[in-house]
Amino acid sequence: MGAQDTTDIKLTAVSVHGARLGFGQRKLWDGLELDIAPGEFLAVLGANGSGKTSFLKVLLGLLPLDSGTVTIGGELARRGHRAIGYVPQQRHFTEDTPLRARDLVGLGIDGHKWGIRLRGRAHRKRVDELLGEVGAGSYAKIPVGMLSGGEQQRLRIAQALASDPKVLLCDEPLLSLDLNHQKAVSALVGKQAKEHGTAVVFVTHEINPILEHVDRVLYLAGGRFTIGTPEQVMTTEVLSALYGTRVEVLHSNGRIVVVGMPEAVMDGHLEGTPGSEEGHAA
Ligand SMILES: Nc1ncnc2c1ncn2[C@@H]1O[C@H](COP(=O)(O)OP(=O)(O)OP(=O)(O)O)[C@@H](O)[C@H]1O
Repeated sequence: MGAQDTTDIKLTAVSVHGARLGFGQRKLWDGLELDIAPGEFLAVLGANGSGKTSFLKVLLGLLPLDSGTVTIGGELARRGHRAIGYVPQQRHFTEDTPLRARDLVGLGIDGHKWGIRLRGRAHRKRVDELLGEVGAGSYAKIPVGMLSGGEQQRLRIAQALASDPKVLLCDEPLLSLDLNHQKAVSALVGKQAKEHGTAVVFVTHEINPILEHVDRVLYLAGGRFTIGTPEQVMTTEVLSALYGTRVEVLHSNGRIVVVGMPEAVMDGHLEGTPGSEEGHAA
């Protein structure tokens, strides 16, 4: 991590202790223990409905745990925590949304957590930098509702980074991005973690685009979880044990492909065929 000020997050950026969450009879996880360090990049993986978004909602203070605690920078998780930047699961802006691309990014700066407002030229410069980092400079003045899903998504990422957050929560931010922009955005988020000491929690169905940036994986499946480095978690033995059935984890040209996940968790976003360029979400 970089040499930035982390005095308000001394030991951990995010701490989850003794956490249990379920809905009705359905348990998403129990006994979850996890400390995320400043600068650490955590990928949250798992099939549809395994509880990835719910995990983010708990960190955001939007969903109470059944038991256990979550702290962000030493304070109990709560709505609107100033240390958090958030890239929500994609929703399209309607065509009549009265914001240009640069206005949207500027909102991330204007809602600045430290109460220091950038004005005039400094504000414009910072917006331009952020637009440039996500490759959105060419459509800075276009109303957001006129942009494609991927173009809008890059703006949301720029907006979330605008406040230089201590904790960045991303809910499938690579959806609808082409391969080049997946790489660019992954690198940008990875850089934010390593150079700014931002703790990143990155929900995704596809680990490959972010693999080089990931420090640890939280893998959720069927009410259970496992945590470790990608090398520890993404193995045939570990995932077979987690799913309770045999799955194969193949490593090919630096990519991880998971084959044979149970039918019940093969719906939704898990596209492509095993071994294809898309691969299967790990
Ligand atoms: N407020 C709620 N009330 C009842 N059930 C809920 C609630 N929120 C989530 N669930 C259920 O909890 C499970 C986990 O949902 P969640 O959205 O966290 O999954 P996910 O892993 O993010 O899925 P996906 O990959 O499809 O986005 C789902 O079965 C969902 O229906």
